[in-house]
Amino acid sequence: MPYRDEMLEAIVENPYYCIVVVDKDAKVTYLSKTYCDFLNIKREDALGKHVADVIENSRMHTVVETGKEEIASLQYIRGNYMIANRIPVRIEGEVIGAVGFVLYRDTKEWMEMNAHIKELLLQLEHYREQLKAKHGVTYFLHDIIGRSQEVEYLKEQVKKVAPGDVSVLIRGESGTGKEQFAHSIHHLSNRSNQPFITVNCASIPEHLLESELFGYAEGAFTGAKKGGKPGKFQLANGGTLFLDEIGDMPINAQVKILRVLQEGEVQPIGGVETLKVDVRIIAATNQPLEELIEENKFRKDLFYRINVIQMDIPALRERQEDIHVLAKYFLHKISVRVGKRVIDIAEDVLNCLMEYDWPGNIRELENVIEFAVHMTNGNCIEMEDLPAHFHNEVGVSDKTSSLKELVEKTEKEAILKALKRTNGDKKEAAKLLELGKSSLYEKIKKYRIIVP
Ligand SMILES: Nc1ncnc2c1ncn2[C@@H]1O[C@H](COP(=O)(O)OP(=O)(O)OP(=O)(O)O)[C@@H](O)[C@H]1O
Repeated sequence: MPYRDEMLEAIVENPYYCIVVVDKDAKVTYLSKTYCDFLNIKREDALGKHVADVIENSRMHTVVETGKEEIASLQYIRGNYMIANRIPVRIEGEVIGAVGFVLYRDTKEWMEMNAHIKELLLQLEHYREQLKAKHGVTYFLHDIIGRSQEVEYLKEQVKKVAPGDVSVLIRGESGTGKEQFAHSIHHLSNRSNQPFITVNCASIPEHLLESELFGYAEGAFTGAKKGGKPGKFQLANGGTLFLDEIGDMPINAQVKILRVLQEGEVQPIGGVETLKVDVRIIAATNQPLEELIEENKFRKDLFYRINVIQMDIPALRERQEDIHVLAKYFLHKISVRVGKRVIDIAEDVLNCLMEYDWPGNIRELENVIEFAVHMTNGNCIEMEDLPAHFHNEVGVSDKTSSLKELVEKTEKEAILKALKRTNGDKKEAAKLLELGKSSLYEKIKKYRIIVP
């Protein structure tokens, strides 16, 4: 046998890969020995047969029909999921057949092959979790992705304001990354080895907010825990208290917070003693606080107290240069997490993402990429992998005001459906929609949805 043929045979007849070749009618023209052994079939019995009659759940015929490759696709075979690549073979542009490789004969083999990477990822996750459990911090400055001037400027601002104890008010629409910036400020501050405590002022019922913030003494009310309970101010002592959605804070609680900030001490509900606390405040809102002040819904004195430094996070639609990098960043992060090899985003998909309005900002972009990674059969995200509202029929690429209306309508319908499915349980509905609880509350308010 000539050297080249011997070489080719050694490559395809290796004991690690199972290889199948089909012609344009999806009839098997070649099946490697390893594959024959794996399927427990004689090669001469397989040749010339339709691939679907030889290999369980094969999709080789689909690849011949569509001419589209399928990379790292899961295939259930002989009681196991194996991982396969299927690639169409073309001559002068015409599909004349396809070749399929089984990369791993079962997911266990794949797991073993990936064990060293998985081990590192697990270790990383473990240390992050430890850090989070200790100080409540999950994001650092280098986790803030973006190459727009706006993001560069904000990162510089974080570096400048972080070291002092000055209060920061972060403003921006839902999902723009306010919490992520707050974490980064804490991490770069002198308080970074002290706790970072978050209070979502919109999601805590008004009657519980004060005990959440200031704690309560033993016997303060019926049902109070033995020994009392520390409030978020005490828990954040020495560190940072992040007051998210501060615009939703009831006016009574605002008065009390202001007092704590001015006097540096809290009095737990039902308690007689006051406790010294030293906290740095970072607050966030997407509400027009100035208007709330006019309407007497927000205290002017508290506004001045928290608004020493203001950071405005622009909406994603106002910094389109970030869309590409963020999309690719999420693609990598999500495909590693779900164990699917999706490495690229088609040009028309990127253009479509650029045209879109992103009412849910970066959180929505992350969800869209997650959806697409799960939907795709190949190693590149294509238009058909995007959620339905991105397809051209709904006019995603013409930037008209009707697009906004359409998105809002779809969003409202999705929320109504989720609330119906969860019998009005907002927490469960937020999970179902992969939305932050506070964003769901906001949208319920925005669309005036009556929760069933
Ligand atoms: N610049 C960024 N780079 C990478 N990920 C980002 C960035 N900005 C936001 N994210 C991600 O987007 C999601 C939403 O961010 P975050 O919760 O900080 O937004 P938010 O403005 O606080 O939202 P909300 O007002 O609804 O609470 C998070 O998963 C966060 O990790």
